[in-house]
Amino acid sequence: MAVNNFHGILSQCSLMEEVFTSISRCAAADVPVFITGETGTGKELAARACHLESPRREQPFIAINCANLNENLMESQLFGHRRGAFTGATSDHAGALKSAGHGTLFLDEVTTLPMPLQAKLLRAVQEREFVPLGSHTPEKFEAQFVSASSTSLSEAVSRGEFREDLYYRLNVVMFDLPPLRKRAGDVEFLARHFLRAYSEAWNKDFVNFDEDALERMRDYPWPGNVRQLENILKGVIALNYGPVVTAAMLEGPMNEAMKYQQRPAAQLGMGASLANMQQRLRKNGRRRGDQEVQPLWWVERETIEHAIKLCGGNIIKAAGLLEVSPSTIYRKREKWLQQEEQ
Ligand SMILES: Nc1ncnc2c1ncn2[C@@H]1O[C@H](COP(=O)(O)OP(=O)(O)OP(=O)(O)O)[C@@H](O)[C@H]1O
Repeated sequence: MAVNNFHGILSQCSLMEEVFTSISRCAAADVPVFITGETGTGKELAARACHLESPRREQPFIAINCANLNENLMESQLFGHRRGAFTGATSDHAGALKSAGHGTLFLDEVTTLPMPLQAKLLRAVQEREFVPLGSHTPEKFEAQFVSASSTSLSEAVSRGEFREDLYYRLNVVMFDLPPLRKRAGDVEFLARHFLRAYSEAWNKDFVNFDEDALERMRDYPWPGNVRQLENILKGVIALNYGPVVTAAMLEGPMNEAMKYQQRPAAQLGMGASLANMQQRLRKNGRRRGDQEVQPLWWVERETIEHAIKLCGGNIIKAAGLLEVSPSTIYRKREKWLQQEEQ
């Protein structure tokens, strides 16, 4: 099978080759592109590839993660603001639509965009103009949209969380990046690439994997996809001495990641375990007079789990609502899991 390096996306799998061909084919048409795929499958790399294949390649590529900020900050990030638009707006800010110029604007996790901003984005896509915060004058907008989501856009539309009209505007052409476990040969191919790259960069002496390590990697489901493979190997290379990666070196980090995958979201800190915690709390009787006081960690946990439930188990979206990063939620849940296991 041919080995491909498509603008930094490495693969020798025919499924990925098809994606590369489609990206190149539609590049000249210059239409809005939507990229789906599990976390870590390379959606941002694919978005950059769309840009680099297009006639806009010499122009800016601006990436915005819609899940990272609250509504006001996101509005300012996207559309910019005028000086004095809100407290702390001490100078004009251009915003992504303007900064993208005649280039590409990449909207990652676009399904998490709050409804009012979806309406403003729709106008930008339809009318090719937008109004910065604190301004009344529409400004022209020339860049092309590439959007992405690790959750289903059509499901977000059916749940009423994403505007159907915006869906059709952003999703003129769609690419689905297959998960790593479905890319024949890619686990070993990418593993060898990362081993070589980080060994060289960090002056380590790793040159190969033993058979057990290769088998373990082939059998593993890679829930975090290429990002997870890269991170696990980075950790292994940093912590160990070569020349060969053994299965024992991989075991710890692989098991750690699976602890989460094997427990459904509802079970992590919810359901039975949450009820147990509640019982323990009641038994401990945290009362003052006739008033019950809940510990701060408990309130925080309930708030986080409530947000995750509201977002149908989507941590990225919940993190957006809570105005924290998804990794903060993962870290806290890991701690609760450990507490429960004690
Ligand atoms: N095929 C690939 N070849 C080389 N590196 C890759 C490949 N796919 C992903 N990566 C690397 O994996 C990491 C994650 O990639 P990227 O951010 O593009 O994924 P993503 O799908 O956008 O993730 P998320 O959904 O979490 O935003 C990056 O470090 C990227 O360089």
